[in-house]
This record gives sequence, C-alpha cells and structure tokens, in this order.
Amino acid sequence: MDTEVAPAVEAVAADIAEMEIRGAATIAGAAAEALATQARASDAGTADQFRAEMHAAASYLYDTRPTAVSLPNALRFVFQGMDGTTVESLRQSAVDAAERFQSQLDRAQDDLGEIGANRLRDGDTVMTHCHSTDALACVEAALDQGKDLSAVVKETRPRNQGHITAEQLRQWDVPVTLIVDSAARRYLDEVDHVLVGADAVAADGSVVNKIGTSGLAVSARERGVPIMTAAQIIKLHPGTMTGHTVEIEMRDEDEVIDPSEREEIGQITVENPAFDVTPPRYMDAIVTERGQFPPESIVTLMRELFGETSARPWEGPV
Ligand SMILES: O=C(COP(=O)(O)O)[C@H](O)[C@H](O)COP(=O)(O)O
Repeated sequence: MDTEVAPAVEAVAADIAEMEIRGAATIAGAAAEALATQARASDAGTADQFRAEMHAAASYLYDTRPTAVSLPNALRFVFQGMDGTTVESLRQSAVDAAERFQSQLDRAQDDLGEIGANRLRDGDTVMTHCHSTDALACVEAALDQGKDLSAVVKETRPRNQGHITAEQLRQWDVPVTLIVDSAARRYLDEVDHVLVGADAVAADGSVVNKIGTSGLAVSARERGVPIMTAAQIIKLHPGTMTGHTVEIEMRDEDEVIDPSEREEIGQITVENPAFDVTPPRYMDAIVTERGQFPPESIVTLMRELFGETSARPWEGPV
C-alpha cells in the first residue's frame, strides 16, 4: 500500500520542526491545513489507501514537536470530521474539517481575547514572555476597548521570541520596554500583570509554556503581581486526565551557544529545554474562550470536552 506523504506536507513539517512555523496555535492551524493539503493531493484509488495516506501524514506532522498539544488536538479534529466510504467523500470531509478548525481557532482566539481583556485596566503595564498569539489577543481586545497599555517584554532566550512580541505591540502603538530574561524580577515592581500563553495545560492546572515561565510565575507571586495564562481549549491536554505527562522538548544545543565558542570553553554539557511546567498554585487564572478558570478547576472543563481519547489522534476511537 502506498502511504507516501505529500511533499507539501513534508515541507510544513520541516517548517514546524525548524520553528519557521511556531507557537502552539499557529502550529495547530498549519497542521490542520497540511492534512487538507494531503487530502487534496491524494490520488488514492481506495478509501483504505486514502485513510492510510492521511494517517501517514498525521504521523509525520505529529513527530515534529512534542510539547504543544494543540498539534495532536488539531489532527484529532480533522480525523473526527473525516467521514465517508469513498475517496471523494473522505477527501471533502477532511478538507471541510480543516477549514472549520481554522475558523474555530480564529473565533476562539477573539473570544478568549475579550475575556482576558477584562482583567486588564486602563493604564496597566503587562509583562510578557515569549510570543503568544493567545496572550496578545487579550492585549488587542483591551486596546480595542480603549484602554491604554504599556508592556515590559522579556527577550526570551535562546530564540528571542520576545522580539516578535515587541514588534507586534509596537504595530499597535503600545510602548515597549525590552529586557533580558534575568531582569524580569527587577521589573516586576513596575508591572500590573504578567501575561503568558501555553503549549499545554494539564488536568491538574499545570501550565506548560516557554522555558522561564515557571520562574517568572514564582517571582510574580512573590511580588504580588497577578499572572494569567491565555490558552484556547485546544491547549488542554486530554492525555493528562489519564496520568500521562507532557513531554518537554529538548532542542539543539547550538541554540544556546555557538559551537566555536563552546569549543573555546572546553568540555561542558549544554542543555536546551524549550518549555517548563508552572504548578497551578503559581498561576492566578487560565483564560479560555469558554471563560476564565482558576487553574485547579480547569479539569471540569476538560471532563466536559474530552470523552474517549487516545495518545495518537489517528489511532483508536476518534
Ligand atoms: O511557548 C510558546 C511558543 O514556543 P515556541 O516559540 O517554541 O513555539 C507560546 O507561549 C505558546 O506556544 C503559546 O502560543 P500561542 O498563544 O500563539 O498558541
């Protein structure tokens, strides 16, 4: 059976792995669209062959980055919508599902933004970490409500996603102060809110987000600065309801230190975890499109949303 993955899908997977496409929501949208691309490109002769190709494409995309659960959740959404007994009906339903996914993604982010914006007051300064479109949706909605905001933006080593956040905020005319990550605690006295996104939210309310989030949250708590996570429900990790843990991606050591510089230093170990876990007690609120939750009660929403799940979205009942 031919289970070739379409070259365009391989290209999207490579872009996700190399972080040309990055951030949990954006990855999810790209993955769903890639499945639609696979569906359109397929010249499968039978429904079984079509399904096998879709599974191969999903598996290929799934293996790109392990932490953002929005990726398997996006694949699951498309597989749940894929229905039929002929290649044409399967193709059309998969393409329709991918389109539905993208429009739900956009709407969810807008709705979430409205809710998160209610936590921000006119004149507030927010501190950001990394680049989260969900977090920025809250800022955008607050600006739309006529509130004036300013921002302290952590650069977010080693990939400096803070620069993307700074650029977006400047496009919205928000005054930005860019700081190195290690200056965060010093600047907490000058901010009213810490606002972060999530790659995954676990059933116990733990927030998995860009490395440095947990330290920031502990410092924010110590300084009495409220910290919220903006996370659409596609960031909720179904596997954590049945005891699975969230895999933390370890990225290339060269992102941390240039190989030639490393050689000059001598024999050292370098590690580059991309994400960390913030325990629920250090997070004030998780803002979703379905409302704002204290982290410990996010499990009620998860129970409502997830029935039978499988670790890999294209296996088992979908
Ligand atoms: O940690 C990151 C991005 O990490 P990376 O740059 O390694 O992908 C973001 O905070 C979340 O993915 C949420 O983003 P969004 O709100 O856009 O889904």
